[in-house]
Amino acid sequence: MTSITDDTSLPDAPAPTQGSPLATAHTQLASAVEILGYDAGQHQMLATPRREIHVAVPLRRDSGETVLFHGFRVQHNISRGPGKGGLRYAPGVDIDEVRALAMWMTWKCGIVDLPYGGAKGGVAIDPRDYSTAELERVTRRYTSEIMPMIGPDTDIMAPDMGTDEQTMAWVMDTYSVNRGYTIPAVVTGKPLAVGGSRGRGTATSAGIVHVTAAALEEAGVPLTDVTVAVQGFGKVGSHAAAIFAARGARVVAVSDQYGGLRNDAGIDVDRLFAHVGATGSVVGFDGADALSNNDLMGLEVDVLVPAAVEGVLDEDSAARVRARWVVEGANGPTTTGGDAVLARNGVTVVPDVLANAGGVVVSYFEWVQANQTYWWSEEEIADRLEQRMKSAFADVSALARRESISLRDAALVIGIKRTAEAHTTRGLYP
Ligand SMILES: NC(=O)C1=CN([C@@H]2O[C@H](COP(=O)(O)OP(=O)(O)OC[C@H]3O[C@@H](n4cnc5c(N)ncnc54)[C@H](OP(=O)(O)O)[C@@H]3O)[C@@H](O)[C@H]2O)C=CC1
Ligand SMILES: O=C(O)CCC(=O)C(=O)O
Repeated sequence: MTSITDDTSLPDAPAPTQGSPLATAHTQLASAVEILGYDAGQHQMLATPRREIHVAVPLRRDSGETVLFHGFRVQHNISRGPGKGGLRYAPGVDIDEVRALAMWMTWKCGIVDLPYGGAKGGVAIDPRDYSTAELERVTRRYTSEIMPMIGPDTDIMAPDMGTDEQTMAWVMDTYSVNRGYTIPAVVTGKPLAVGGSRGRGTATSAGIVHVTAAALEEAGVPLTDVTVAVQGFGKVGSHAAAIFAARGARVVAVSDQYGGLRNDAGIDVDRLFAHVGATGSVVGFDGADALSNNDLMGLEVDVLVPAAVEGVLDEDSAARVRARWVVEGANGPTTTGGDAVLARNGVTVVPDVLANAGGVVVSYFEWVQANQTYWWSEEEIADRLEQRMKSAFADVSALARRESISLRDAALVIGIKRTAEAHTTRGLYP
């Protein structure tokens, strides 16, 4: 098989590791920059994060022992508005991963036309190994250390892998206590009790289902006729599975990091939620057969939704995909090589920066509501989300058809062009 390499040839930047999320993000950017005809200076400006912070996060454990974690926050771009993006707790977090995730946030916010740039944060910690009290202390210390970078007008956090609405409540409280008054708009994805928005918890997943339905509609296939496999049963994957099932699709496989499940007649997702609530994993659910994560990728389904970690669809695993549509719930699940294989095999990929943008769309609604201190109904949020996702999908799809490019290139061209236009309009290229 031909080996596809990542473009890491930017002047003046150390080359990211081949196949890493940052290498993938740089290659994607290079492809869109070529389509847009931008020069090397513009390319470099788009590739380079505006600000980064690396902090040490000490934790006194419940046992009395002290341990130290590394934390990061990257503002990739702030030309269209404040930096916006999640906070990740995972053992493998490093600065390059956060740089990639921050860059994808910039394009994502551009694609759904939000008045934000892109940012992301992370702490290299496995949250499963720590008590709630320990995670609260880590979160408060991390927040204190990055205080100079964040704020409701500068950089607004939200949950990502390994964090949740409780994490956001701790960030908001730490920030507010330091400022001396309550500032709900410094984070989104927080609990309703402290100014969260209705619908944020399921927004990413609802957005995934909206764009899947739109992609299927273009092919004349009703959502009720398809089978779906979802990798990852966390905040995004679990609700995506539930919403697919509620809208009449047949969810035949799901997985988490411990393993997967398959039931060709359709998994009872509500009952699975109860099982995961009780055991912490999908494994052992009595309503389906066991399946490995690897095998899930190669299942004969209509729609495959990777909703866990980056890089799961590389050249080898992509070659085994038998789905007709891959809808990227996770950020960066497909490597450059994997993308080429999927394209060659006629698989339509709805890219992450479009497919999972529902989360940041409702985060934006939450921020607007917090700034106005006026709260919208569940229906208003659901309608506005659906409208924005459908409209973004229609724009991306129309461009892809017009220019005979992939949905990923089309989405990136739209997001990158909006960002570059902000640069030129603000006078950076006089
Ligand atoms: N939360 C959000 O609003 C948004 C999230 N995303 C992206 O979606 C993805 C998932 O995020 P989110 O659901 O929030 O994260 P969570 O931490 O809530 O869930 C992650 C899920 O992935 C599973 N997982 C972890 N590692 C593996 C692995 N190697 N193989 C299979 N499954 C694995 C976890 O399993 P286990 O439960 O066993 O730990 C868990 O089910 C990430 O890429 C994130 O960046 C994108 C947009 C918005
Ligand atoms: O809701 C947000 O602000 C960002 C969510 C996120 O981290 C993402 O879209 O990857």
